[in-house]
Amino acid sequence: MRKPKDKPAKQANQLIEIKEEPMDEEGRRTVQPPQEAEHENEVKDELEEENDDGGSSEVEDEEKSFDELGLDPRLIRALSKKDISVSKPTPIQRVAIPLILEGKDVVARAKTGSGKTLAYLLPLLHKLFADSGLKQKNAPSAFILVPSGELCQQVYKEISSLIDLCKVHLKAVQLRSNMPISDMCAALSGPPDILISTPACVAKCLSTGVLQSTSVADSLEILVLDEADLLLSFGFEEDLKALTALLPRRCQCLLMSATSSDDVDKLKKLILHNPYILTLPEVDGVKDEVIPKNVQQFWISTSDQDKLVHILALLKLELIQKKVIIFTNSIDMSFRLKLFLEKFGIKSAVLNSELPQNSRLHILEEFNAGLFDYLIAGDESEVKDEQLANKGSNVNTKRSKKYPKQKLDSEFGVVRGIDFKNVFTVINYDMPGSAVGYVHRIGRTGRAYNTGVSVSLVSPDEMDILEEVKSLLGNEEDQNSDVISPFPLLTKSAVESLRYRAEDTAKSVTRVAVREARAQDLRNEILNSEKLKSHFEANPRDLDLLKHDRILSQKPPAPHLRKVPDYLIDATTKEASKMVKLARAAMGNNPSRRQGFKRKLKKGGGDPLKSFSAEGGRKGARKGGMKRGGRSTDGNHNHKKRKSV
Ligand SMILES: Nc1ncnc2c1ncn2[C@@H]1O[C@H](COP(=O)(O)OP(=O)(O)OP(=O)(O)O)[C@@H](O)[C@H]1O
Repeated sequence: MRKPKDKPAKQANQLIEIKEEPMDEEGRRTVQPPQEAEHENEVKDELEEENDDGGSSEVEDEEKSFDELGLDPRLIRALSKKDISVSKPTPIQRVAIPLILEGKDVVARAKTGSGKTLAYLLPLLHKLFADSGLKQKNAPSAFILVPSGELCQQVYKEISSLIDLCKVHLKAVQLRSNMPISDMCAALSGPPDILISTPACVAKCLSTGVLQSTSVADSLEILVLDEADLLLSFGFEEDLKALTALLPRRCQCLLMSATSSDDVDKLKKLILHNPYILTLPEVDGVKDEVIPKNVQQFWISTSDQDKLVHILALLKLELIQKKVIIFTNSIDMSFRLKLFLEKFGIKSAVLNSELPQNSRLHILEEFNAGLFDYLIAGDESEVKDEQLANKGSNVNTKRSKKYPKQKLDSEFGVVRGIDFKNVFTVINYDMPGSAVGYVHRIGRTGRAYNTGVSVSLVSPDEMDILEEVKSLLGNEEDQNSDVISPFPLLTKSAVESLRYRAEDTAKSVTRVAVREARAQDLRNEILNSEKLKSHFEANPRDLDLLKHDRILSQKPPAPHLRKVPDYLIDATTKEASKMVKLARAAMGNNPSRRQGFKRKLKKGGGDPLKSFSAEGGRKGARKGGMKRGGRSTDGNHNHKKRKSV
């Protein structure tokens, strides 16, 4: 039973619950049915102030720098070298780091892009710096478990760069289920200090003897479960239970997640001991800030058939800023869209679960490095959820009618947790199957202190999901505030001006063409995957080996489709496009410039998405907030006031 003195000093922005979980005689965690675990105590601190406009701001004197959080100076220097302002930890970092340094088990729930990875990596490394070489080990001291291969790679790169910058003798390795056993054994020889992997892969290592249970029980000091809400829905429950039984009493457990779910609660009860539960008010207190408030969310009402002409208008008339991720719900739709856009000279890469993992990782790296601007991502995560549910997993996710059955890589995930760099716009070409899916997709922009925009194309069939999203994100107290507004820059006449070309071109993107392009891309990528593997072993930093946004159409794009003739574009659209370009030029790709620009926008106006109404031309900025609204292209009016962003 934890005594009152164990309670931490008041922490900023948090809800703290304290609970205790039973141990067996050997001091190991017992696997307890979730419903039996009890919360013993609960303390709630409300340390946010309400602004006049209903938003919230942190209390100034609570804002500690990284220096003041007690981290090793080498880590602080490494952050500076990574261009992260040492004076500005994110709220979750400010709260979680001291608790983790104190050795507490922590459950951290904070919105997408809020810096949860560094919130656990920094104190984890700090502790390993201090412990390094003190004890002979036969297994890694820290396990970081994530749901997908993509996340393994991302966390591995982040931790490796910190280790390099700190110039310490720590070794991190990543293991994925598809690696040969011999490679796993080689990676674990030593042993390394940190293992980044998926629960399935760790279970495989334990069952094949690559990892010895006794060594894990003797060596493991810290276990991190990142993207915890996904770990169970990816079907890792049994794998996690196998590991849980080995966890020694002293092992510190950390659980990170952006959204809450029954699965997170289940995991918490399965693995954690006396955890401090950090739930930033942005997540639970103020509903519409599940999505970072620096992301402006829009929607366009359109029929299914008209989605192609709408996306063409958005991209070709330059009404949105690059870089752009376009989410679809199926691989075929991704290729249809790619082929369609190619005809108009817009090159894009497709990311999907069918591709070999090396190719997927390389596509992500190239996109993050800015080698291409448009990424079409087939987000089939909820198809996977359904497949798992059919296999007996207790996933209960609302499913859109539009998902076809596909063969999926069980460790593929393009949406959750992937830190896409400098993505300004996220487009939902297809709406996701659930509101939680929406939150994770939109969270790929507006990361950390950056700004972003999302535009969802919503067909009549998808209106129920839009409503679900609105009610998840909406502010109960202010029923009139729209969290997602109609996109103001696209006029009906702009869409109509492109209709003939779009419909004519869409006819040439036949099912056969899509099937051939998909097969061709897969063949290319399988070949590339082998090349990539050997190439990257020799040149880990080389990104430019292969182009992933190459043209797949049999015929090159017709020259007349590349450029939209001037006479087709109406004056309002020209002005909107000019303003978007100006905004882009002012912001560039540099996040700090974006911050400066955001400040300028706040002061003087000029953000086209706030000051522009497609039907009425440019509107003047008003004091205390700018007018938003306009009309969706099917004519829906929206005169409601939107919350400031
Ligand atoms: N204090 C900070 N200041 C500026 N940038 C930061 C800070 N902390 C983290 N970042 C950057 O913010 C981005 C998002 O961080 P991260 O991937 O950890 O978010 P997350 O909370 O895990 O998001 P998700 O829930 O989508 O996984 C990363 O590029 C990271 O380098």
